[in-house]
Amino acid sequence: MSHYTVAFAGNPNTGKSTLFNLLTGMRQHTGNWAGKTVITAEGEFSHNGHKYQAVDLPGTYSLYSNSADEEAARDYIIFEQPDVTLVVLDATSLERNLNLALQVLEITGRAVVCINLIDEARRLGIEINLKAISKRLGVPVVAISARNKIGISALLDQVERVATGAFTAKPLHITYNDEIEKGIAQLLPMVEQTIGSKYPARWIALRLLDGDDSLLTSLKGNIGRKTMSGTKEVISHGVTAYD
Ligand SMILES: Nc1nc2c(ncn2[C@@H]2O[C@H](COP(=O)(O)OP(=O)(O)OP(=O)(O)O)[C@@H](O)[C@H]2O)c(=O)[nH]1
Ligand SMILES: [Mg+2]
Repeated sequence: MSHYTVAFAGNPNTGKSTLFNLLTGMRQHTGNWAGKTVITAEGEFSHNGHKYQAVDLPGTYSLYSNSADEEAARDYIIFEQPDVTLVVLDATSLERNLNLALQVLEITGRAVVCINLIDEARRLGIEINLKAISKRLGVPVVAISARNKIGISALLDQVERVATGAFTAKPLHITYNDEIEKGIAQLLPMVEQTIGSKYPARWIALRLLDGDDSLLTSLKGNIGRKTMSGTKEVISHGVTAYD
């Protein structure tokens, strides 16, 4: 029996813990206020003979370094490298929620986008073109209602396709303005040389250009001081070049 890890990422209050509890039979605290999941919870579920370790990450609006929650979610996705990152979105505020999905896709293509609260969207007359969103994002997109247990089996089928490698992702990558792209192009070889090919070098270069010190600290802690010894130089080079 294969064993995969699935991390649940998403904005606060999008139903991550509700879905996590439904799948794992656990009782992570849920409710309609933000910031309940502060400690990452883990549980297990099976689907089609595959076993999954589910990891419920804290709700975050981004994967920058604005809070301990964002750092925890970011570090988990970058360093633990789950087989699948399940990005749980609120169907009634997709525009805001898709922002996090784009950030996850900059880090990994091993992702499934799960549009939750589809019951609420239907009630409000919101129509969602899943095919169009999936084509644009380059990863599977499934609509569910975790609370009403709608769409769960279809969701798990897509998680399986990504976990087993049956689905080849073409994750959407944002092209930034010329100045930023130039900065990334300069930093990228140095970042790759310093941290190797195991980590999302383009995304890391982008964050370093933005002066993300917390990410640098995490890189040092997780990859080791020795490997990271050249990085400060890389950053000062990048920052000096683009100040
Ligand atoms: N209408 C509806 N409500 C839902 C659905 N799924 C979850 N909810 C509700 O949304 C609220 C938030 O759910 P949680 O599971 O706590 O959300 P979360 O994403 O874990 O929140 P954080 O831990 O703060 O990030 C709860 O009141 C849930 O009952 C759904 O499919 N439909
Ligand atoms: Mg939660």
